[in-house]
Amino acid sequence: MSWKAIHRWLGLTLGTLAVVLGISGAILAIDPVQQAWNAPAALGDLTAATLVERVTRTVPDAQEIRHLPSGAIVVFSFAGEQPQASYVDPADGGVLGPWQASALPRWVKNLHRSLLLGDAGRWLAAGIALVMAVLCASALVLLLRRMGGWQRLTKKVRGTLAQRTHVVTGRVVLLVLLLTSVTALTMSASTLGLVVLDAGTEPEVLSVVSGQPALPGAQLAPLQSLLVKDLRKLNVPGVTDPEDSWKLTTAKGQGWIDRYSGQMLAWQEASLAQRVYDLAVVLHTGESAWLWAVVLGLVGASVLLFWLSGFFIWWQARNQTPKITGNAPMAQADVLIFVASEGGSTWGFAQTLQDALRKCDHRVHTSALENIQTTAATRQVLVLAATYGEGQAPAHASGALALISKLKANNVPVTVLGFGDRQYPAFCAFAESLDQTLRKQRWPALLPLECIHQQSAQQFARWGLALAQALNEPLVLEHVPRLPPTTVLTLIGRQNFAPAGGHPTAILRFAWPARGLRTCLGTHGLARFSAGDLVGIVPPGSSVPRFYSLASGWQDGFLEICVRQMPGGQCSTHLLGLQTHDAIQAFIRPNPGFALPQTRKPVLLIGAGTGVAPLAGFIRRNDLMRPMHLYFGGRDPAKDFYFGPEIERWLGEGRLSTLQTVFSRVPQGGGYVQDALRRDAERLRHWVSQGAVFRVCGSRAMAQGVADVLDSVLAPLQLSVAKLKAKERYAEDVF
Ligand SMILES: Cc1cc2nc3c(=O)[nH]c(=O)nc-3n(C[C@H](O)[C@H](O)[C@H](O)COP(=O)(O)O)c2cc1C
Repeated sequence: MSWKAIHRWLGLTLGTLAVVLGISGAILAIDPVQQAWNAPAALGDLTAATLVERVTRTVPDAQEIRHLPSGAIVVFSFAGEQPQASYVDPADGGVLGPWQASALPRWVKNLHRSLLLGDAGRWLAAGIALVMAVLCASALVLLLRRMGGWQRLTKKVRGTLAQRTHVVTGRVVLLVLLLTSVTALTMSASTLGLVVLDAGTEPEVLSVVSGQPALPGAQLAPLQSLLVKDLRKLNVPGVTDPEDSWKLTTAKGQGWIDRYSGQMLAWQEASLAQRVYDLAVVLHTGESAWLWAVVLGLVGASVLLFWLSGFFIWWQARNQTPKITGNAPMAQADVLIFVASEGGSTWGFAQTLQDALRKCDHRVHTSALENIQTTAATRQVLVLAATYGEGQAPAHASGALALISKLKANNVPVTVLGFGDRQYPAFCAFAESLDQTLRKQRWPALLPLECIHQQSAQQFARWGLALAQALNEPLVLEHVPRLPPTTVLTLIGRQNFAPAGGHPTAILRFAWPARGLRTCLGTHGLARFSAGDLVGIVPPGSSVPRFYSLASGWQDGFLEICVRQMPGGQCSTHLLGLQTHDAIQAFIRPNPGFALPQTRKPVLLIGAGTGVAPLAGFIRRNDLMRPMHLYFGGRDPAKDFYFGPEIERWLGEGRLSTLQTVFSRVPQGGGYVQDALRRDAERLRHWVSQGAVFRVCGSRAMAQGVADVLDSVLAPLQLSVAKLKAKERYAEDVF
């Protein structure tokens, strides 16, 4: 069973009980804080002898004096037959009030220690502490895998909100949670009688009756040299038994003092088990250190957050990961297929490959790339990997490269098939990195690296032929793409543009369907989306989706795109032919790399033509009036200033701070956006030195031109576009 499976299933099942222990632990952590609040000022150099003297003055029949971990002093005595306990001020021995634990913490303590189930519950609670320790250990392994090792542990986390919450919280609290589990187990070992804490039987110690009167506590030498801050408990000898002695307890052990001579009669060192137990109690409860109790309280409460985010991650994965049918157990499979996919389409190719291999009598197991390994039965490994962002791995496989670089090579061939899009500069860069790492590790390959452009079924079939030849088997790969669940969108408005010498273009606005629970959970059709995300649309007669950048977010209540007629373009022709109330099928593909970070720093938006669409979406939702500056390039203000009137309005409202427009086909139009940037070099450097982030959207040529100009503008600051990209301050959406 993989670490992931262990983590998931333990978390989903017994994790629910861990939530009960976490929350009850968080409530119990209030107690040490409250006690510290009520505790007296620091005890300083106050000796036990002075304390006894003060206490016996105000409570003459005191039986026991306890120094609580919070610092408070409690005296136990009898009022007639009635036992009583009171807080005492160590400064003067004055009685401050009665001491008693309130009913609620006692009930919560019972819940925390035994789930209100008595002895059986104590075993159960210990079992859950063990489960928590396993969850923490597996979480650490998964966290390191996901982030790509210790060095990358603090790097930005990518993924859905639930994934980010789970990972970021884990990064912060994991070690403390592990510590609380281990300390809980230590304490349980003693409670359940698995470890004996006592140093042995107590010695038979009697005071030697010499005829002299008993010494008052203040005159006992061992108490004169003992500071109260080191004292835990002091038992006063009874008045009716002349042989009774004083008994003192400290962290180091316990001692008996003769009541007549004041000599220490016996000393018993605390056992190692006792010391370990004491340390575990302090670390687990936070008593004696209220700040640590606050940390423990927050960590306890975080268990609920873990469980909820973990549940969502499982729920989303269950709904989004295509179910691979006919999967043989990994240990029995002779062919292993590992997949790295963000949008899910590569899983479809993996299923086609798996089905074809099974027809050739192979036993095949398909799994996510982060589970990569070989078994004794493995004869071939095939890795199908998509590339995202600026040539990066899909989020779930972000730690795969680091993992593979540590995997010990054997003679099983590992073949990589990349999936990407030549529109991106780093075409199939992740697959290339995978292939290079594998070869560096000396893994053999059945076939050289091949890269599939735009999910081409034909190219995949051709690779299948090469695979068939290499395996010497009649393998045929006929792939019919499987799309994510789609939603029907109805056109509710359109603005048409006819650019000079250009192609017809339109801004299309679709109604966003009412959101049911499943949509809210992000498991079905159109989940929440933001400007800059992509909408996938499959035109009639095609099985391959086309993607358009969104000019609106779900909060706008509609879905808007800007579509330009592509020569011979099936999808653009279909979309531009739509009339109001016509419907299309669509799905959302998140584009987290392009999303705007939450920042008050300047945001520089640079777009040309229809590339202004996602930038317009950012400005529309700039409710916090962050400083946004737009550079827009078109051909003719009368014909292709897309979103023009809205942009002017947003400028007036303060959603947009400054606007620079340039039009290349009109006299004094200002040229291209690159020209505007060059002219504004000084201002740009000022914004960049303030920490500005860039978002660039438009054609590949325009994005390259912008990057070249910015490189020369930023050179005096020792900065470049590449450096800004590395710091996640610069992102492009190009087409
Ligand atoms: C936001 C986004 C970024 C992408 N970045 C790259 C890239 O840098 N290089 C590349 O070759 N392909 C890139 N692609 C294309 C995908 O890798 C390609 O569509 C792949 O088939 C998707 O597979 P999947 O659906 O399994 O994730 C990108 C696609 C999207 C939507």
